Formats: sequence, C-alpha cells, structure tokens
Amino acid sequence: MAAFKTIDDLNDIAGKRVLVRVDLNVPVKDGKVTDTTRIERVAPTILELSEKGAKVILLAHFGRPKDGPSPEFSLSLVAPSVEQVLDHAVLTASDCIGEAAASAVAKMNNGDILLLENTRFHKGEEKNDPDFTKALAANGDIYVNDAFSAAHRAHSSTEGLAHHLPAYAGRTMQAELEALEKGLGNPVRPVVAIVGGAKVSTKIDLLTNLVKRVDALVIGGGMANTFIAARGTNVGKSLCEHDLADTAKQIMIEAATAGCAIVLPEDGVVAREFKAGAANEIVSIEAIPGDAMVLDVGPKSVDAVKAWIERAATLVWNGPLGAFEIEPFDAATVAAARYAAERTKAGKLTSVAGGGDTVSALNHAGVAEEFTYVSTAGGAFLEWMEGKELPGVAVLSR
Ligand SMILES: Nc1ncnc2c1ncn2[C@@H]1O[C@H](COP(=O)(O)OP(=O)(O)OP(=O)(O)O)[C@@H](O)[C@H]1O
Ligand SMILES: O=C(O)[C@H](O)COP(=O)(O)O
Repeated sequence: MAAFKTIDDLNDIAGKRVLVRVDLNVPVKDGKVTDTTRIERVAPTILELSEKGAKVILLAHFGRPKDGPSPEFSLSLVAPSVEQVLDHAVLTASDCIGEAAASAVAKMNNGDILLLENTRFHKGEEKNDPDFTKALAANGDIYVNDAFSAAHRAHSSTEGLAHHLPAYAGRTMQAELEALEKGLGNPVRPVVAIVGGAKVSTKIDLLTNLVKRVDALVIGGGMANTFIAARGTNVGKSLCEHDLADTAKQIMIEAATAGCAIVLPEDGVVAREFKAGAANEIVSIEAIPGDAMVLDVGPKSVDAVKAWIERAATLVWNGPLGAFEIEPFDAATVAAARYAAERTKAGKLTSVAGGGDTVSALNHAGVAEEFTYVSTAGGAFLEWMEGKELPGVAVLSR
C-alpha cells in the first residue's frame, strides 16, 4: 500500500469539484510555451479525473510575480498549450479565488476542465495564509496534488489545502515518489550516485547526505576540481572553489567513515578556451597544465564511471560530468548516460536522474526516455536528494 492516498482511493467523483495542483511553470518565449514537458506529465491525472466526470479545477503558479497580477505572469499564456496537450477544451478564470473563480466553477459541467489564474497573484499563497487557503478551498470538494516539482514550497496550494480538503496524490506525484523511493528511499544495493555540474557550493547538502546513503559517489564536472585541488593537486585555470577545500575534505572524511567510495577523475580533457571545438588534449589529472582548464573528464575516468555503473543495482544522477553544452566536452556525459541506459534496458539497473541541466544532458545523449525515471523537478528533486522533508509530500502521507 502506498504511503499516501492516490486517485485509486477516489470513488464516485462524478460531479465533484476536484482542485488539482499542477506545475505549469513552463518556459515561455515571445508569449509562446517552448517546452511542454511539465504539461505532458500532468495530463494523465487531469484527463483521468475528467473522464470520471469530475469538475477538474486546475491550480498553478507561473513565475515569481512580486506585485500582484501582471500580464507577463498570467496563466492565460499557458492555457492554449494545456488545451493542445490535453486535446480537450480548457476554461479559464481571471482569478483563483473570489467571485471570478466562484462563478466560473458554478458554470462547470461534469468532466469540464477549468484553469484558474496564477495563485502567486495573491500574497497569501506563498505565506500559506489560512484565509487565502480557505478561499481556495471554497471552490473544491477534493484536493489532488500532482505538482511534485513545487512540493518543496509550503504554500497554500501546495501544502495548506491538504489541511482543508481530503487530499490525494496525482499520477505524476505518485510516479515521482515511487521512483524516488526506489532511488534512495529503499533502494536495491549497491547504490551509486553520480554528481556533477559546475560548483560544490550549490550542492554541499546534497553531497553530505549522499555519502551517508550510497555505496559510491562519483564526482565529475567542475565540482570535481574543488575536490582534486583540496587534495593538493594543481588544477590550472579550471573552475574551482578553492575556499571550499575544507568542505571537500570534510565530505571525503564523512564518506570514509560511512564506507562510501569517492570516485574522482583520473584524467581530464583540457582546453584553453571555453568554447565549442576549442583545441583540447587529454591529460592525467596530476598533470593539468597551468594555463589550461578541465572541461570534461577523460577516457580513463569514463571507464571507471562505467565500471561503477556496471556494479550498481541503483543509480541516482544529478549534474553533468563535463561542460556538455559545448562539443566535444559532452563526450563523458554522453558515454556514461548511454551506458546507464543500456544497463537499464537490460534490466540490470534502476536509474533515476533529475536537475534541469541533467535532463538536458540526457536528452542530448538521446537516452532520457530509457532511464527508469527522469524527474522534471529542479529544486524539489535536489531537496529530496539532500534528505529534506518536502512539505507538499509530507502532508499527503497517510
Ligand atoms: N568542467 C567543467 N567546467 C565548467 N563548467 C562545467 C564543467 N562541467 C560541467 N560544467 C557546467 O555545469 C553546468 C550544469 O551544472 P548544474 O549543477 O547546474 O546541473 P543541474 O543540477 O543538472 O542543473 P540545474 O541547476 O539547472 O537543476 C553546465 O552548465 C556545465 O557546463
Ligand atoms: O520551476 C520549479 O522548479 C517549480 O515550479 C517551483 O518554482 P519556484 O522555484 O518559483 O517555487
């Protein structure tokens, strides 16, 4: 039995007003949605509830408006894409509470889908203000949260509502929680984590939590330079947070105490310019030229990463191994991603990945679909990997 109620626990919902919190915080350029992934993820929940005859009322935030309503942050920009992805009419209302919302809800027929305006147009949303939460709750009989990627926020629409209405996890929330449980909650061992990306400073909590939870931690990307420098190795002009040497040492000590192997690059691909096609060479990590920077881990390191993936039953991944946006410094990330996908397809590995750049890197490698689960959440995925309790998830727990 799931640790939280899901749509499977909902019976006889025809005619019921179901408030569904979704994450429609999608990228928009020149007034058009440029990536509909998040809408596609919540579509199954919306359509399932609509098919069961519920009046489906969507609640979402969009951007970070500071001073109340503004056209730039209006969900009316996103509504046409929601309609397109759902292939179903989507009604809209000019507010998420008050008369505008109430009259739009009153006009709904069973199975209709209504998108209310940006919840963050009201200050009460981010304050989780009880009066605002009550005003939202007035339009619903049931609350379904399908916005894992906003679950690290204790806001009225992500947390507060669950105290006012019977609360259930939507299909995407359910899938995300089940995948994350397999990744770190109750994983099959050995568990290997790959953490890369630019800086240690943004991922200290993540690294500190992981060394206690996984059997091996592979560190790549720019952040590996900080660990290598902390060991006393010269990293030339590489991206490196020298002031975090003590933090890196402490993480290595904690890993040793917990029995977690730390895997650092043995070689690197160095260049003198941060640009696509820059002249480059492979060097041992102990011999980085003083005027060069490491932009990717080298072939020996890739072999070591693959060997760890081969040993692993579970892989969690956040952050690319190199500057994957500029070729040829995408090579290690692409090779490791493809190998993890191959092992997953062969049924040997459970692979869970998340993070904005990580998802782009897996898409670039052409294997995002082949991982066991790729999270569309940014901050929420990281906080979950850091071992923090997510308020929007905690409140759904049975
Ligand atoms: N050796 C390197 N030198 C400089 N930059 C690097 C290096 N390796 C990786 N990067 C950069 O790290 C960035 C990705 O790191 P980040 O930590 O942001 O990933 P993420 O956690 O998946 O993404 P997000 O923060 O968007 O969720 C990329 O822009 C990449 O170019
Ligand atoms: O885009 C996201 O990660 C979520 O929608 C949360 O948005 P926020 O960081 O503005 O709360």
